Amino acid sequence: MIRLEKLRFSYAADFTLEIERLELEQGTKAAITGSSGCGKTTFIKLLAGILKPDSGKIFLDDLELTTYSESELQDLRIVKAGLVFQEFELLDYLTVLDNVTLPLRINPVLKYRKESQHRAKELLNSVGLGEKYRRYPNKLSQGERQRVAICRALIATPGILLCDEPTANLDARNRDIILQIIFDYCEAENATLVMVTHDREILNSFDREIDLQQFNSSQTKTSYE
Ligand SMILES: Nc1ncnc2c1ncn2[C@@H]1O[C@H](COP(=O)(O)OP(=O)(O)OP(=O)(O)O)[C@@H](O)[C@H]1O
Repeated sequence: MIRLEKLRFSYAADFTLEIERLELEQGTKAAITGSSGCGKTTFIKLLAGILKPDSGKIFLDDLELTTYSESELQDLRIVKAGLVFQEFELLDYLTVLDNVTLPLRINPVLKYRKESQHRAKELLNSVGLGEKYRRYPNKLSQGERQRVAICRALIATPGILLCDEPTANLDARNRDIILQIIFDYCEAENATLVMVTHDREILNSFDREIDLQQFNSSQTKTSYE
């Protein structure tokens, strides 16, 4: 479950996001849309605790993000919410397997155990990369790198998946593969999905579209789409 109450965030006078109330029940798949610059990435970063609102509250289940310190948040959000961005942000000096298990190694709330490797390999198998776990990311294709990034986001079985245009750099075939993986996970785990997308072709796969333009109370609204 995700709930926003009286949320207000601005970078400067020319950009303000204001959301009186927004609730997504567990298992909802929401597409975040709106014209360029209306605040979609900002919205994802607020939900991920990467940005702090100027005022208001953000609940991820029982976790109220604004009550936690920066370091507590870093620990907690990996457990609650998996993040997938358009840039895959994999570490090229770690193998695919080590990239996937990295959140478990660096996060004190999570435990890295022997079974963790098994879980990572299972995930990699499920996205068709079972044979490539010893490779380094720079030896993979774009689509494969994004699949590794998704496995890393799913390693702690988060109940919420936050995705910022995860298919933006991919061709149609890879786009469909990635979307299938994300949707299958959310179905299997009843996870809540929040995905920024510009791709209107895929909107009917979601339960809900949230056009962020309606919450953008900036003085100068941008519209490039
Ligand atoms: N760090 C920052 N400091 C100041 N302004 C910022 C910062 N990051 C983004 N902005 C501004 O805030 C607004 C919202 O940015 P954001 O990246 O959330 O938009 P978006 O809807 O994701 O855009 P796009 O569809 O083009 O990716 C934009 O006007 C942008 O210029």
